[in-house]
Amino acid sequence: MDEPVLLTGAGGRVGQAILRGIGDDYEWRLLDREPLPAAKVPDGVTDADQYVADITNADAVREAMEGVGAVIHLAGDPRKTAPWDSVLRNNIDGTQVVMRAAVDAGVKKFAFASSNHAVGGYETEERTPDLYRPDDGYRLDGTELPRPGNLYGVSKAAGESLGRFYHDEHGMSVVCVRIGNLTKDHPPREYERGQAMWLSHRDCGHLFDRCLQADYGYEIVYGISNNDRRYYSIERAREVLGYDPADNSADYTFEGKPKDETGDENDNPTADGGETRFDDPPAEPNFPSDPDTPTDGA
Ligand SMILES: NC(=O)C1=CN([C@@H]2O[C@H](COP(=O)(O)OP(=O)(O)OC[C@H]3O[C@@H](n4cnc5c(N)ncnc54)[C@H](O)[C@@H]3O)[C@@H](O)[C@H]2O)C=CC1
Ligand SMILES: O=C1O[C@H](COP(=O)(O)O)[C@@H](O)[C@H](O)[C@H]1O
Repeated sequence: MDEPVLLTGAGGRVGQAILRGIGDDYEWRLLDREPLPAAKVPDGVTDADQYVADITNADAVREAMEGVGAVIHLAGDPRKTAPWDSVLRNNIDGTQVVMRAAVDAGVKKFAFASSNHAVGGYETEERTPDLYRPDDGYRLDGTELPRPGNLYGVSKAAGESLGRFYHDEHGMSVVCVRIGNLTKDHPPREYERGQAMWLSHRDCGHLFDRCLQADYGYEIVYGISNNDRRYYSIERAREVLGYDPADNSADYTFEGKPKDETGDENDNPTADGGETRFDDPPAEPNFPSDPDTPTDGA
């Protein structure tokens, strides 16, 4: 990818995981409605490459999009408890503005941050908690219909539909990544569901790198590490994107400590392989926290 890559929501948890992983590999345009402190900005990204704007501001988004070859679109309200007015504005309207501007600017590849919550309704009482355990064979693979369990999930399903539309009508390559649970350094602690959908920082950077490098038309893939516990297939991500995750929540105890080869535990702080160059963002920088979301190490 020789042209610049626009990263929306660059200051958040996923944005920072991506920039820590592949921040040196691309020419970035960073957009966020909050100004980014220098510690969150990779070397070589100038002030002119940073846009402080709301994604619902079409003029500002168009300006940031000029000359861009690919987009990673993360900006939005990430709360599973987010109210309708917020997801309507930030997640649905905002995503339409960014996709429309991308099409108009001739962007070739567009990666959209969808969510596990677009399909949360498959986690029925009958299937859980077996679903979260390594010996359960149930898999969602991205071909199933969306089945949101909350309005936030509805907004992510809407974003996937917008991507389908802009691919079919305008030919832009679109990949929707149903991200699981991004947590830094270790899987979510004492949380079976979270350990089944863990996405390490290292695998997050690699996955979005593949979204920028691979050739595809319209795809829905799951964004999780190579966890023994899982109910999302990563086969499509492997096949189409060349995703080859390095981490597995089974390499950690239930409490989140790394197991070494002899079965002993240690507290290796670089267990996810990511060298921390930027400040860690707070768990929810712009929206109040979900009440029941584990926030350690996000
Ligand atoms: N963190 C996770 O485990 C998961 C995240 N996702 C999705 O990934 C994306 C990023 O999530 P996080 O980094 O965790 O969230 P975050 O809240 O840490 O970061 C979101 C960033 O987007 C910016 N932003 C929000 N609304 C905006 C708007 N209207 N205009 C411009 N900037 C705006 C915020 O200032 C913030 O820097 C979200 O779309 C979320 O739904 C999906 C599944 C799991
Ligand atoms: O979409 C998202 O999902 C993750 C994981 O969901 P959870 O139900 O296990 O909390 C969540 O942490 C993140 O904030 C959200 O954007």
